[in-house]
Amino acid sequence: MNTLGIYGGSFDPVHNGHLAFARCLRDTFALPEVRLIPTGLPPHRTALRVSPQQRLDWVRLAIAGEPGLAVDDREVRREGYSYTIDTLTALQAEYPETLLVWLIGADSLAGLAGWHRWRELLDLGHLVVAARPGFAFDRLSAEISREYAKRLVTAAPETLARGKISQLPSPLTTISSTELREKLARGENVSALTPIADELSASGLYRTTP
Ligand SMILES: Nc1ncnc2c1ncn2[C@@H]1O[C@H](COP(=O)(O)OP(=O)(O)OP(=O)(O)O)[C@@H](O)[C@H]1O
Ligand SMILES: O=C(O)c1ccc[n+]([C@@H]2O[C@H](COP(=O)([O-])O)[C@@H](O)[C@H]2O)c1
Repeated sequence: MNTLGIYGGSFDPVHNGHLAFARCLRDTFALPEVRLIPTGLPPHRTALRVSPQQRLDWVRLAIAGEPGLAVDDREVRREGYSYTIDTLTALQAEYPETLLVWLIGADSLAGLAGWHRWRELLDLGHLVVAARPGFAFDRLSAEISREYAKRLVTAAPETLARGKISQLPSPLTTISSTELREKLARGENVSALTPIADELSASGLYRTTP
């Protein structure tokens, strides 16, 4: 079975947590490739201050030389909102024989019922969820909780299947882009949080308080 890992995010900016999740997704499911897909126009947030192209360039730089990690610019190029249903549908049409293995954090899972055509999303590929401090799997809304329990399988290459959900066996991390933006706004050194600390500081783009 052909497989492709998909990891969408604002990446505003990319941090070590994102990279750790992408590597963990690749390694846990023996995926030949995990594509990081920066959001163009997010449907669920106010417009991001840093342009889609800039966030994409930083993701590309952050994964340079990493085997099996790649960047995909389709949401950056798309007009209008970056709905995940459109991205997964387009990828499935492009790779009809491939199982899409897509990753979100537990905070995203908690809000999934607000996503465009979210029920269809669950049947498009195998969803993998990374646990996040503050987002407990036993406190999801009833409808998400039902789908989660019904579809849950152990995270392993042999359990991969359309319509299933797994939890990523990654360590909990509190790191967020919000923390990174706040530190950059104060002019603090962020080299412990991201591999692109020098580029972020030099850009001055997060220098004022968001
Ligand atoms: N520390 C983390 N633990 C688990 N999931 C995470 C973590 N950081 C990001 N993610 C997940 O990665 C995806 C992309 O995240 P995003 O680019 O919005 O980063 P973020 O750190 O959540 O940003 P922000 O602080 O701006 O909300 C989301 O599904 C999010 O849940
Ligand atoms: O399709 C939707 O309706 C939708 C709603 C909220 C979030 N998403 C996607 O979820 C991913 C994580 O979002 P975020 O805001 O946590 O970076 C990113 O790829 C978004 O485009 C998608």
